[in-house]
Amino acid sequence: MIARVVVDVAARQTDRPFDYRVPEEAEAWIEVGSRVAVPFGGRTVQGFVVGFAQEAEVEPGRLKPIGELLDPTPPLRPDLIELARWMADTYGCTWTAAMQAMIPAALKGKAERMVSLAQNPGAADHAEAAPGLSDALIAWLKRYGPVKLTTLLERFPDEAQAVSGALRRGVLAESAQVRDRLSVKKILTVFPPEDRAAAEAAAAAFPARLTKQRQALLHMLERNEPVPLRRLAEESGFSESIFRALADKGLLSIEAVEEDRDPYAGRRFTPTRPLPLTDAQAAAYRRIAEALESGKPAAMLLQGVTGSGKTEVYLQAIERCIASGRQAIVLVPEIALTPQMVERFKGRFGSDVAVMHSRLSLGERYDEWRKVRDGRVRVAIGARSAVFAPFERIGLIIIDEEHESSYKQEESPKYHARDAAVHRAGQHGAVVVLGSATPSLESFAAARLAPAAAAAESGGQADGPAARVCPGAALRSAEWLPLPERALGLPLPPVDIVDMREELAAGNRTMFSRRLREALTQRLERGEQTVLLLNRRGYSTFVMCRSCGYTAGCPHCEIALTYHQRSGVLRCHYCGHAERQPEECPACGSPHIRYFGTGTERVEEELYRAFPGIRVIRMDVDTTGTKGAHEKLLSAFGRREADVLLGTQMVAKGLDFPLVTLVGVIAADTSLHLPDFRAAERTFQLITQVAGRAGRHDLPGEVVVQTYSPDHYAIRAAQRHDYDGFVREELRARRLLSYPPFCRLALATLSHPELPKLAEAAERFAAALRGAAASAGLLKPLAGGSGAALELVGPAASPIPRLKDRYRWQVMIKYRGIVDAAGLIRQAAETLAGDRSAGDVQISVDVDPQVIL
Ligand SMILES: Nc1ncnc2c1ncn2[C@@H]1O[C@H](COP(=O)(O)OP(=O)(O)OP(=O)(O)O)[C@@H](O)[C@H]1O
Ligand SMILES: [Zn+2]
Ligand SMILES: [Zn+2]
Repeated sequence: MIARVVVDVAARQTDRPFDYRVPEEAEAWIEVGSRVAVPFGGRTVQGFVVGFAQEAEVEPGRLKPIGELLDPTPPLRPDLIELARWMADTYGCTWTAAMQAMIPAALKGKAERMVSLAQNPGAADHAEAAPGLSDALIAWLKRYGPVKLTTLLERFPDEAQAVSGALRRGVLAESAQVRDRLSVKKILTVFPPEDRAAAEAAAAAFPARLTKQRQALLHMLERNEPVPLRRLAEESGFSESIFRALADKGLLSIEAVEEDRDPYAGRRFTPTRPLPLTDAQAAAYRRIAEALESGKPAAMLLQGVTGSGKTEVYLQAIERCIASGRQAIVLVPEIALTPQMVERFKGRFGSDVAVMHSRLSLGERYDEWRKVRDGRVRVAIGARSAVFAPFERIGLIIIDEEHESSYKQEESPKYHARDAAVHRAGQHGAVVVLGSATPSLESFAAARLAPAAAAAESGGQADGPAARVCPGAALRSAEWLPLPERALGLPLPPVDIVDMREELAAGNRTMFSRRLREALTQRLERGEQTVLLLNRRGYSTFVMCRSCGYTAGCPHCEIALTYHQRSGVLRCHYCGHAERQPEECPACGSPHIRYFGTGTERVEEELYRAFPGIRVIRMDVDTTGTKGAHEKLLSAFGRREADVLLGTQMVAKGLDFPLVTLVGVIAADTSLHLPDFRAAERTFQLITQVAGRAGRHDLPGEVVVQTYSPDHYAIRAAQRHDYDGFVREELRARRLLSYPPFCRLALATLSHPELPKLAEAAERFAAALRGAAASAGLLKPLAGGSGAALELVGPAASPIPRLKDRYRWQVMIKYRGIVDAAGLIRQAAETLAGDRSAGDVQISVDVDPQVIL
């Protein structure tokens, strides 16, 4: 049998299956999705079996055998192998990178170089054959070999040269082992006797000097279930050795058992029962249930205002799905994956839920993943990568807050979880439910414009503007399920817009408007709570000289350094460079060098100054860095230990606290003026989301939004809770400028340490790209007409023109219809690579970029 294996080597040239012989004894074990260690180019590397073949592509003599099967159960499944192939084709990453993204970090095996004494050193003994090696080293290897090369050199640092010489001459032998970063945790567990009657008889017959053993055995007979040895010793008061002695006599058995590290162990989740649905919820639920019933793939957009009870619809849909014998995946943005959120799912489905997110330890993540793979749970909830949960029969994939840009992974593989979910649903005949109060324009277009376009087309009007929508890599159209009202019948809170220019004109120089100050004072008097959002997107707290205008920038990146008040350090958020805050201006020597901007730390300080005695919980990257910090802060706020929850984006999502009656937005427009075509969309979404935190229960809420752009349509629409109005304006602008959802984007970024070389390479790259597009007959203006079309923008300097000492230029492709954008970019990159003078140019691809930097 011949297996086709994709090896984990990060190079495009090797990103294809290679043939290996499957040893006969392994035939029954190796499947598509198995992880194996194979010899490759003189090394041992890890790889995945992607298929089998009857005949090898190489001559039988050169066919090497698979070295080792790394797991008893394949970590990947055939559908995931195919999904990875689709990701590679769609997003321009390697197949192996896509597969690696699907398995837990704990399984990312690393090949370790191992050294031992050669069996046949070519001389009577090793010392003679390798004069440089010390006797101590040889003795050590005799005793412990094979050992890791690194360990050997740590122990005998002076013999590095001699070791490498001995390896070359074959006196020492080298091998490789793929080692996982983590193994299953095993725990010694005591099992009750198999023959109970015999054990009871034995206990009765114990001689008097063995009273302890007798009592310990009786204890275990009473327990009559497997118990971890350590716990048994603690609870019974008998030492572990007593139980071991009983095991030696064959009265009990002690075995090492795989243990799950359950991050939620010991926590109680209050069980909840399904609520009677409102009419709108029931209608949405019915459509999802029907689609589940049909067993055909479907996508649905559940557009429900904040507090409309989307979660209850998810819960009941999941219940329906698992009742039919299938499994469900719930994706939630990382920062919204709070204990509150987990509790809602655990409360309904208990231990049938696996939770997968990055705040868990490596081991915890691995154990949760194994629960899914082994079929011990039927629901998986997690951030972006939970879309790869290795379930066998998926019925439902829910994407909550589907508009969140964090569903797009920013590093390779640069996939969008929404499109990966739609593709996976296609494989399984599953239903994808996209939920949001403020759907992305792409999903809106799929639900509201694409069906109209299809209708127009079948009516012979293929040229209408709607015919040009192009929602995403896999999402083409979706059914629209609206929830227009809050579930508990409460009104959405009134939103007050405060023009900060008028505040200044009236002599108020603080960061709190009179309106917000007054509202906050009221909450303090009434003992109610407030959420304050500092919109920090696009905002930096930077250091500037008031005398000469010097700003502190990163020496490696063309970007301002961010000031961290507590530590007095300036830091680059792109490359990690850090330096101390200057005492005087490095350019002119003036002492008037200050930091600018409104960081959360400064808002916190001003709050203490303006409202003496106020209790504030601050939630931002600095206070939530450690494990569990996020959870602690939120539960403290839930216990009313603070009056104000102040934070960045993190406070906008999913929180549901009954005493929150005021929401304030400190600087609504910092995100409006970013050089990003989604700036208005992001601002509208953020304000709407955070406004939705107010007055969700018995007490009515209100919202105060401070801005310098009170007339901007995104702010105006957010004030009226008017998603449709916002979208109408926004679509007009997107259509005019040809941006998604009226086309798709692919971004190629080129970088090089020297600017002139880069500029030249970028020009040649763009020309190659244009040539490739023209010969495919695609180079056509997007405006007017329909069908496949493509335009190039650039080359031009990237918004961050230098990063980590490399200059950066970009070429943007705008296209619609059936276009293999990643393939065109690869083709152009190959043309450039064939040209020697291109040297050290690096090219990266981002298809459907969310952030253009
Ligand atoms: N059918 C129902 N009957 C009674 N209460 C309900 C019902 N559905 C939801 N609720 C309650 O309404 C509140 C809001 O629901 P939920 O948090 O699910 O809304 P949401 O749409 O997810 O909101 P957001 O987008 O703001 O996070 C919750 O307290 C929930 O328990
Ligand atoms: Zn200066
Ligand atoms: Zn930097």
